[in-house]
Amino acid sequence: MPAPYCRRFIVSEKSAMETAIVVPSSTPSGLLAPPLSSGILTQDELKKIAAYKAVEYVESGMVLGLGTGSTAKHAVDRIGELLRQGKLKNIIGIPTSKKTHEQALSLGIPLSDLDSHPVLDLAIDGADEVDPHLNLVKGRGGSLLREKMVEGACKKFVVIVDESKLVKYLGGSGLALPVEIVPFCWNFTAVRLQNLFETHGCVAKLRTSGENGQPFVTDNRNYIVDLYFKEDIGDLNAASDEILRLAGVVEHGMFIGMATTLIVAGELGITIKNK
Ligand SMILES: O=C(CO)[C@H](O)[C@H](O)COP(=O)(O)O
Repeated sequence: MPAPYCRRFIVSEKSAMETAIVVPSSTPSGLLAPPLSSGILTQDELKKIAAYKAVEYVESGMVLGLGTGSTAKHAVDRIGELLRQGKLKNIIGIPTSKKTHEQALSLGIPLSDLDSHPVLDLAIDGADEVDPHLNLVKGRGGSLLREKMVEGACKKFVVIVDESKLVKYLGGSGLALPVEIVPFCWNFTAVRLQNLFETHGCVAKLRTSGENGQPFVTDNRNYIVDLYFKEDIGDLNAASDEILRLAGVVEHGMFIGMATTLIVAGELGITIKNK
């Protein structure tokens, strides 16, 4: 039996215009995280709630895109658990990073790749920012290229976040828009990226890792330049085109029009928004 929560958890489903509210008497089934004594959930507990809700969309026989990051990790754990319990069968997972590949392997989830499965039924992944139109910024974990390839090949893409990820416009949290670039003359590409958005007060910074400031290297052996904006990026498709037109750029972290469902876990409950 899941541990009872100290208060009722609200699930509200929203599509374009209407809002339906369901009020269950407990958290999503199987969620074992106990409430804090204050009744306030941690960010990680909210991530887990969103992830478990998303896994309710998974059916036996599906080919699944497995996301990357601390929120997606809960979803992958849950899929592994349901497979082990025999509640899900014949799942094939397509991981979006080496880290998720290792996690899924350790859980015994059968894995494949886009070459063998070019069309996926469903992907579940987190995001760094989500705007009201379900456009996303992804890639703070550095896996944006594989995530975009896998999630772009899915019939359904369910995004799972805690409410801190919601923004009015992309870039609105003050966090970076990641761009994966080739290592060759990375500074040249970083300067060109910054110049593209000069009028938006853009600052481009090479992402580093560890104490010695070495460049962060992606699973594809590329670098990441993080773009910080002082002002709204504006037309996302135009910005995307301009970034992708630069020869040293591999991919950027704006996921425009890709998400089909958003699951947000917040202090007041779960909100589900469909496109
Ligand atoms: O895009 C990603 C990794 O490249 C992640 O989905 C994103 O950074 C969200 O991470 P978390 O769930 O840990 O908050």
